[in-house]
Amino acid sequence: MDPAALDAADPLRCFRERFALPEGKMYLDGNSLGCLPRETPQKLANLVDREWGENLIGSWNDAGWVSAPERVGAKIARLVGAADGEVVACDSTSVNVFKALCAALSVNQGRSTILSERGNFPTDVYMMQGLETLTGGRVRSRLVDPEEVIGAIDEDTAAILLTQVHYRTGRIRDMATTTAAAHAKGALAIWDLSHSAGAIPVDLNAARADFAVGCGYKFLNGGPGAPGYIFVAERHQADAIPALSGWFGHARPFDFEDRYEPAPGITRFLAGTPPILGLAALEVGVDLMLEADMAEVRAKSIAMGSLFTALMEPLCAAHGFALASPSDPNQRGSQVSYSHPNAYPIVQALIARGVVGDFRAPDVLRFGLTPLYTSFAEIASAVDILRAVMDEGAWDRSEFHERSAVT
Ligand SMILES: Cc1ncc(COP(=O)(O)O)c(C=O)c1O
Ligand SMILES: Nc1c(O)cccc1C(=O)C[C@H](N)C(=O)O
Repeated sequence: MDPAALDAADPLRCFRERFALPEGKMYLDGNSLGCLPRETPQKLANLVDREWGENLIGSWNDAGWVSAPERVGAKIARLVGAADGEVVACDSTSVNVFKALCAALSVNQGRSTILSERGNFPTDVYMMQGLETLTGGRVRSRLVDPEEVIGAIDEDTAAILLTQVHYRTGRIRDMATTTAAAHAKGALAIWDLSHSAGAIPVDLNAARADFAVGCGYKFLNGGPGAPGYIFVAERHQADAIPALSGWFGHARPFDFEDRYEPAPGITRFLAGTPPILGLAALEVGVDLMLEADMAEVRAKSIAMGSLFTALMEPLCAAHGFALASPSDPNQRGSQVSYSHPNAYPIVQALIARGVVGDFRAPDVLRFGLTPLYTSFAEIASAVDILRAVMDEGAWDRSEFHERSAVT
């Protein structure tokens, strides 16, 4: 596996120049915040100067602002195996998790438990717990160990809430078989696609998924705090009651009626005024992702992960790193994680030398592999730098042990 040869043969290599990548940085954190597409600043400048600055409120109609959540949602739908009219881009993923949980409970009446796994991304679990508190315990939030989820689905389970690619380990859950197991027990399946959309091929409708949510700022490169999205399978839309019954989800928002009536389709899952600047940036990232062939994205992601783990093997033996991701690349999303007792200062030492990965408590070093802009050569250099940091003991400096607010 020669990195230079792999880069030369990479069918996606032309995408790298479409991103503004800072000199001297090896950015392996696109699974937390994706890079800036070169086209985004120009798009936003035009929106601000012309659509907002000159045309002002007229742009809600003239520039298509009012339909942006559906338009961007329809593009995201193509990345996740959904149909037109099944996805809207809106709100944060956290808020969309809450909306999906409530919608699932409204469809699956008479059942009261939401089931998830211990160690799932915290916001998903916190939203379940918040709903339990809000309903005075009528809705029950239940967590079991990851391998026990399927066996724990019972006749009171309204829905399972799972993340397709686990944020810490990168483990992929089989969406089709897990969803089928939920359906067999009369439960619905809600999927968090934050680490899978744009990273691996996703096919919500082939898996018969019921609801899904995801982030816009990771592999979709929508920018910090980009809107997320929510998918509601067409078959549930008429029965799913929006818990956040805001005016943008009304059947006729500009009739200003006293009585709430949800819109007939996916737009009932909108709540308030769409964040137009954020949606515009997200649309650039999604359009760019749509230009890529997802089979090529997946093949490169697997090849990058295989190179990374092969190069890391001697470091595991010499310096005590342990692979925290599945060793089978087919079971991993687009990231590789290692555990190490000194993970935090090691990550800081790497960042100081230009290798940007991240630390996930309590002891994980996480490296995101983003096929559109990461090269094989960067991966080889990143591992070389990690080797040097370890051989020199360069991580053990007091400033690298100081925790910052955001890791
Ligand atoms: C799986 C998963 N769900 C949800 C979120 C967070 O969503 P939000 O954008 O609401 O902070 C993240 C990352 O922050 C995540 O990794
Ligand atoms: N959303 C983030 C933020 O606002 C600050 C720092 C990191 C994030 C993240 O997205 C974390 C990410 N979901 C993770 O998988 O760890």
